[in-house]
Amino acid sequence: MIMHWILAITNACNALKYVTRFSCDIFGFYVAFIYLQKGIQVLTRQGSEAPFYLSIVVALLVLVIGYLCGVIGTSPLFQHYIRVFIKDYGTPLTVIFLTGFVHIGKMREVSLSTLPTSKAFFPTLDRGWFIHFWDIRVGDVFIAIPFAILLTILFYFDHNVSSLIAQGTEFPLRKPAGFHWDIFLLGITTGVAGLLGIPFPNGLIPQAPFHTDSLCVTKVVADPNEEGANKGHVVTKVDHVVEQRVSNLAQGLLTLGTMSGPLLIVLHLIPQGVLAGLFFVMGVQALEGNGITLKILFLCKDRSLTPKSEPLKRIQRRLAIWVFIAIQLVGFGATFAITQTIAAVGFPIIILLLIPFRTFALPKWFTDEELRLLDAPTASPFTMISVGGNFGESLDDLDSPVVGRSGDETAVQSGGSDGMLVGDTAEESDEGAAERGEGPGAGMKRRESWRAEGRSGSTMEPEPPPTYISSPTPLHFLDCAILEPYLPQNRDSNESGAVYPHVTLTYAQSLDGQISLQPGAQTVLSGPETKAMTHYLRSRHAGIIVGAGTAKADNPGLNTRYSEDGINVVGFERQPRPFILDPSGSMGVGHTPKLFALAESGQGKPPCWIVTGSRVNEHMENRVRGVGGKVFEVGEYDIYREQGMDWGAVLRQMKTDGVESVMIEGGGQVIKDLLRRKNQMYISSVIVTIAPTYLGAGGVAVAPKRSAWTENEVSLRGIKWMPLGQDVVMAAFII
Ligand SMILES: NC(=O)C1=CN([C@@H]2O[C@H](COP(=O)(O)OP(=O)(O)OC[C@H]3O[C@@H](n4cnc5c(N)ncnc54)[C@H](O)[C@@H]3O)[C@@H](O)[C@H]2O)C=CC1
Ligand SMILES: Nc1nc(O)c(N)c(N[C@@H]2O[C@H](COP(=O)(O)O)[C@@H](O)[C@H]2O)n1
Repeated sequence: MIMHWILAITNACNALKYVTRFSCDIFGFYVAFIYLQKGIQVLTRQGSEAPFYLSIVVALLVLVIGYLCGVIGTSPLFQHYIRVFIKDYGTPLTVIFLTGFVHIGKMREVSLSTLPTSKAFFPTLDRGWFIHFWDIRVGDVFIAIPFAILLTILFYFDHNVSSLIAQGTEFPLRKPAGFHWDIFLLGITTGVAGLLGIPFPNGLIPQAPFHTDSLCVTKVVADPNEEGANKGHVVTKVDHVVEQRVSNLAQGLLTLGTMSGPLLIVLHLIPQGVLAGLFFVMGVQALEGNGITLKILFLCKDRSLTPKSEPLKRIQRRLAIWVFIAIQLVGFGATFAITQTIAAVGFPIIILLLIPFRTFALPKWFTDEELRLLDAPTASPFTMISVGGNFGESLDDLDSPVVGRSGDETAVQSGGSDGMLVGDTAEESDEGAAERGEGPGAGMKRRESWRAEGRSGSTMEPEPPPTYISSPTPLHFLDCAILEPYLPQNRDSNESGAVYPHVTLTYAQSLDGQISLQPGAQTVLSGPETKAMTHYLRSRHAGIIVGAGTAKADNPGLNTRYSEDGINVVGFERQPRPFILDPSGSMGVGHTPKLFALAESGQGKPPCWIVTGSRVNEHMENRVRGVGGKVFEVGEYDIYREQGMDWGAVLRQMKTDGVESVMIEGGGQVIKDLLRRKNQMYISSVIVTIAPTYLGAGGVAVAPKRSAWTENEVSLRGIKWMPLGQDVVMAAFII
């Protein structure tokens, strides 16, 4: 207990910033094998006669049915709510069913050993409730100290890493982490357990990835690879996690309940074969999602059938993947081997040593790019804030934007992006051309401009204060008058008495109709000229809307860097107000640091966060209001029914707030929703940049749902085409 408290008081959990997927995957792999080993051990204890064989059959049945329940949960079979029910409750129901199943027919004659239990609220041994620590000799207390140190290391690692994995980047969490408080609390429970002489309640409960997984609310979306055989397919995506303390409390109360007489009788009915099967299910499921397994599977796959979006495909040296896996397997082997010996308690030391090995030794052979693709931070920057951020990312990267490269006074970019979205002049550099898929280095360079979801990447020297609007974007190459009919006459007032603001839908797409390489990857499509046009458009609107997906993926600035004289950026009054459309309230305070920084430094208007009924997250609300922004709760949004946003309500609310013109930039889901027949009436004009490049299947496509087979989904009129740099811009109205 005391050692845990020392760890909490000294902020020792900050060392978690060095823990990456590398060591977490090894630990997860190890835990999966421990489950499998435990299952086998339970079975081997069933003798060699009928009970043994029946136990094997029952264990395999639990494994197959439990596994299938998981498969059904993520398949397109049945209605969504039935699938979710099967996924969440299939395994416990299987345990109940098979506990009864072994009493059918001839199986009744086989005497199976069941879960051993003791008397209600009574220690396993016939002793008092308390350990008589006052009778222990002083010498023995000192002998216990090295073991206590080992146990503390074990708990520190086991608990924190389980916690990191349970808050992994795959879970869209909104509530902040509390590693230091957790370790303090763990000290208390360890102390109490020590006094009672019972096992320490550490590690996987309740910090279990299974727990977070079961709290995930999923939604069904179109398969991003919607082509060929995949056309019409849907995939299940996690929308949000029901973050609360009720299930943890219920879990604790149930554990207490299992000590009561009636529940002990129920537990005692469960055959050990069923439990073995349960261990197998947990082991197989943990193995299946483990990074080591996924990498091995990648290497085994037919290369021509691996999707282009697979990040490992971008690694030039295939040997690097083999070596990385081999190192992980050696780490796993060593950890597993030590647990089979008398020195088992020392196994965390091996995993602990893997962390400095990853930080200092691996970069000597692997390149930065290889390590970025093979390894990643376990938890999102948002979660890692409470331990001082991920290694290699300063807190400034999380809270405020990355500023320009030293020696480059023009480039001021969004967190870590290599894109040339800002500050580029019309004279396109070779590098710029390559970014867009033209000239030498094309393709490679474009890929480098991707930003992996949740990472801020760069570690530049902080330069106070960030000057986002120091690099004006001149527009001398565009005759703005051409665009005039498609723009609001006056961005801040509307004399026509219209009920809704003027809405300009504008985005950049590739020749194959996609706006980015994949969801969550910012992709540079516009050239410098069309990008400058976008900044001009921004200056002509009072607001800009982007969806939560774009806000999270791009960390956008959403201000204008347009300059009329090529020297000064237009004034604050011509900056648009950013609106983030986040109907399910999925955004957290760690997202969009650039928007907040711009608002704080007066270089952009304070953002407005639009959520639907009671989806407000208190921390995010405070963050938004803290920079002078607003929170709008508008309409309802049912993630299960794909009815989309109530655009009428959103636009009316904006109008009430004095926003007379708004430009909607994306991303994919927002554009598709707005282009649906029922929403087209809200669009005043469409201005689309088409870049001379193909992104290839699998990106974010702009294809609204078809409502009738006989006609075009969207018909345009007043169409104008304008070549601009290497791109072409189309402006039109919707009929
Ligand atoms: N080339 C371009 O001009 C642009 C490209 N992008 C790219 O688009 C990608 C992001 O697109 P998506 O992943 O589709 O995210 P998105 O930006 O469309 O946001 C989707 C999320 O926003 C919420 N949402 C808000 N309004 C919604 C509505 N009316 N209907 C459905 N969901 C709504 C939902 O919670 C959903 O999860 C990024 O990679 C970004 O870089 C984004 C804007 C412009
Ligand atoms: N016009 C245009 N062309 C592209 O190629 C783009 N990727 C985008 N993206 C949009 O611009 C936002 C970034 O804005 P900041 O430069 O950070 O202000 C991004 O979030 C998309 O909305 N647009």
